[in-house]
Amino acid sequence: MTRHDAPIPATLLTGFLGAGKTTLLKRLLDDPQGVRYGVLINDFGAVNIDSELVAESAPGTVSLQNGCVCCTIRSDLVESIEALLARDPAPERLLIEASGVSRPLPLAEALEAPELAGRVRLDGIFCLVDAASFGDLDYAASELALDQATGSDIVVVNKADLTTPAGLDAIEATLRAAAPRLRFLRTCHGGVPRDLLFGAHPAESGHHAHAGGHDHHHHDHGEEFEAWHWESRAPLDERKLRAALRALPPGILRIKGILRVSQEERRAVLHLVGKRFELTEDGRAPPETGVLVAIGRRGAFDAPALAGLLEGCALR
Ligand SMILES: Nc1nc2c(ncn2[C@@H]2O[C@H](COP(=O)(O)OP(=O)(O)OP(=O)(O)O)[C@@H](O)[C@H]2O)c(=O)[nH]1
Repeated sequence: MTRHDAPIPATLLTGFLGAGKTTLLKRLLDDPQGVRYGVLINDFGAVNIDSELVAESAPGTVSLQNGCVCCTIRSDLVESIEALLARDPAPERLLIEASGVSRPLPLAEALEAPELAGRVRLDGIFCLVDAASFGDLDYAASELALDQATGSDIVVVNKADLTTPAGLDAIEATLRAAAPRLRFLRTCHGGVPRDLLFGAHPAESGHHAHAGGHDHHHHDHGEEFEAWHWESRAPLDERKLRAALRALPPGILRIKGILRVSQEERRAVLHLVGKRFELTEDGRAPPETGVLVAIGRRGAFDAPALAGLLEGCALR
């Protein structure tokens, strides 16, 4: 592996039994749009029904059964991921569906196992919540569902068709009381926009630099979300940037960027999913113009505030 081989992004889908994880996964796999996915599914129980369903869409899906990845079969998880990575051609993106009873954080930790270092990057943890039954869970189940949601980066409140807007508000309020920084989106049948799951790629955003300054654009991104583009020729102060990213307003769900940081002008790649972000230097030459694309909920996306935050990080 060369230094420039970027780790493969892995998206973790969690959420309580029946919340819609497999539905979301199948949606992606039935229309892969040219992406080579590596899929790993953990069913709790002797027969891996989910993976059978998904295998119709993605032959070669790896399944882990008879246990829950978060506690008993962590080394199996690591081994299964290694097997996926060893494929030729290698997958471009990993999708991991946790069992409905998995807790997300031990799973996320398993992805940080030394065997996988530099090869896999946890891109985001999405937790699906069943809007129709969330209120009916008993104490133990709701404790687990709450843990799954608060341990995720973005909560997908699914089955929105089965409840009222007030019901959806109530679920979000309950979860927000447990974790104030949570980001939410509402879906039916796991219809999470791909840009939100995987991020809009700055290089594909189609805008060009304006000499010497900052430049932002708004453009349509469906009814519910909007994407926003920002460019900067000035290098950014990494410490300030990290602080700014920790203070983002909750309407911002996704950011991807290729930026210039520090006086020495290094290239840093930014991935942000809800409250998780990663700013990594990859040793490549810094871009002439740093670019960043953010996606947020329409109405809750304060572009001037975000521009202000970012511009406050400029070194000159
Ligand atoms: N009405 C409605 N039904 C949905 C929606 N999303 C999923 N379902 C149905 O809910 C059931 C469970 O969905 P799955 O995708 O299998 O849920 P899961 O999270 O993978 O479930 P486990 O594997 O048991 O953890 C299926 O019958 C889906 O068709 C939705 O938005 N609205």
